[in-house]
Amino acid sequence: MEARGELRVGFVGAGRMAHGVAQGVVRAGKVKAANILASAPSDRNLGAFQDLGCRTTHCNSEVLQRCTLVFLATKPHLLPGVLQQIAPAVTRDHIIVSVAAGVTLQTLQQLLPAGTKVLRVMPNLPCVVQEGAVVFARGSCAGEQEAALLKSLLSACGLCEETPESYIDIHTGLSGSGVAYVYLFAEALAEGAVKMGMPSALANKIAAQTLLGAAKMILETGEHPAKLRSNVCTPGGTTIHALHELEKGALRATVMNAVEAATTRARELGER
Ligand SMILES: NC(=O)C1=CN([C@@H]2O[C@H](COP(=O)(O)OP(=O)(O)OC[C@H]3O[C@@H](n4cnc5c(N)ncnc54)[C@H](O)[C@@H]3O)[C@@H](O)[C@H]2O)C=CC1
Ligand SMILES: O=C(O)[C@@H]1CCC=N1
Repeated sequence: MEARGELRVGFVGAGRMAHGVAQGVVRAGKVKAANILASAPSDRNLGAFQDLGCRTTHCNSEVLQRCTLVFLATKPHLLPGVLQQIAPAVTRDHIIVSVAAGVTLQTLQQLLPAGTKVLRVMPNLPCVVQEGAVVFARGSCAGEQEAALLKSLLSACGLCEETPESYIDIHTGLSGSGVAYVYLFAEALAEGAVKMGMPSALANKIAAQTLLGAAKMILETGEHPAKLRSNVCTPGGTTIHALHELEKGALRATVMNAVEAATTRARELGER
């Protein structure tokens, strides 16, 4: 394998998630942009990689020929076809990392040559701003060295933990998809303020800062969110009146259902 500075990293599939990971590792200086090669069938997404200083191609196999560590970042339903296409170019020197929701290590290993070092990752879109939450699991031929390399790279994108594979679909429901629930909540918070008379731009900025501050307090205090929530509630005050409305709307049960639905869907994608 190349020295860390010279590691050549490939992306087969050059969409939002691939670009997010590429941006995270380049910004952190983990990989030189010139040592990244991304492929996609059309130019539609490749411009964003070129803007980052990365090289691009329309040929997936070229990524395998030129790069040691290769992220597979197409939509999950396209991945089996892509795996069959690239399999002849995959060697035992490659480290193949799938980010596709639901696609299991078993499927990846079945469709690649025996002995291939395979890892399965579930990132989320805030990797773009290096505040991602990423978990990964390794296949039977990927060892400590490959896990350490991947963790070192992806730590540039935010929190990165190795977990049992069974947690990956749950992480998809919690965090991969969860980012969208948080945006929905941010939008609703701001809309409430707009309804009460605040200009939209200011309301959106304050909603985002409120989420950021609340999240930072959970991480920095280590307190359970229920304790932090109770600290905000003055008896007979504003917050408890608002929380009563959220409970009437079954916010907590609805969010739990959302995590369950996304996790179940990730598991279904894996069964295809
Ligand atoms: N968007 C997100 O928040 C997250 C996405 N993921 C996973 O990342 C993967 C990609 O998702 P997005 O980036 O959102 O999708 P996207 O649609 O933005 O990107 C998909 C890319 O694959 C390319 N592509 C299509 N057919 C191809 C082929 N035959 N060979 C090579 N490239 C091909 C497309 O041109 C595009 O560049 C999915 O498997 C998804 O499950 C995982 C976590 C979060
Ligand atoms: O919606 C999806 O399927 C992908 C996986 C997690 C986030 N986006």
